Amino acid sequence: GEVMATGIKQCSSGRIRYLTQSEAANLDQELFNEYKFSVDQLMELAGLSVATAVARTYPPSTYQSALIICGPGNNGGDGLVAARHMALFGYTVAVHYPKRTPKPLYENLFEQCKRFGVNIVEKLPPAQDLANNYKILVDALFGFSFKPPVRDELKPVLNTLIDSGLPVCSVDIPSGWHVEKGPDSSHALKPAMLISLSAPKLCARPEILNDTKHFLGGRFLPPEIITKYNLTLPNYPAQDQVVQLSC
Ligand SMILES: NC(=O)C1=CN([C@@H]2O[C@H](COP(=O)(O)OP(=O)(O)OC[C@H]3O[C@@H](n4cnc5c(N)ncnc54)[C@H](O)[C@@H]3O)[C@@H](O)[C@H]2O)[C@H](O)CC1
Ligand SMILES: [K+]
Repeated sequence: GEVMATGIKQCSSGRIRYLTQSEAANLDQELFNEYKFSVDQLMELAGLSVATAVARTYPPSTYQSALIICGPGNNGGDGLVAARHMALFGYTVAVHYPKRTPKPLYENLFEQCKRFGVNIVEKLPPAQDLANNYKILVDALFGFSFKPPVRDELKPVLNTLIDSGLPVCSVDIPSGWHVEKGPDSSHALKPAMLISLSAPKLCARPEILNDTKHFLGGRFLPPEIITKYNLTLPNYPAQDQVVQLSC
């Protein structure tokens, strides 16, 4: 790893183990079933990590206005949590949440967003107009359960993310990517930043990410999981919620 002279920014890039799609799903289930976490608990930490990594790289002083695009599953839930924390961090936050799964967890997170002053965008403007209103996008559309190709109903939303020209911060998986193989076509999302949660998945290998900034967040793995899955994770500095993997 590399430690910059200032000591403020630490960057790890040692040998990392990348999870397959089924390993990511199994690990997730073990946290709930064996380790007795609730989804709400892990989602809060995941979303806080996302907001932290975004603010570190794209601070609200420069990137005042943020749009978070939330999908129907837990990746979208992470986005709703991140939206609330970004509002607390001083961003002007908007959320586009086109496919609202009727579960109390998501309904409550969505209500909390509204109470924290997050603007709800019902109709997404055309991609080329987004830069008039926003400086930064957060992609919380699909996570590790996604299987390409994207179905028609959310295709326009994904295309808007791809075509906006704004820097996109992807939560856990760049939306539309195969979880193990990465981009599946030439018209794929190219995020400026990726925040892997708990452990990076195979699509986050450096040879696929290239110059995309890469953070790890979701600092909640119990030691026995790290051993069982042979995880080689970078050390989080001090009390931080995130660690940067590539600079
Ligand atoms: N252990 C952890 O690290 C934790 C991670 N978290 C986050 O949870 C997501 C995974 O969430 P999950 O609910 O399993 O699935 P997704 O959000 O990835 O998506 C499911 C959602 O998407 C739909 N879908 C799937 N494929 C397609 C397609 N081709 N076209 C259209 N729609 C599709 C599907 O129907 C579902 O509705 C992980 O990545 C993290 O972000 C947890 O927050 C905490 C623990
Ligand atoms: K995503």
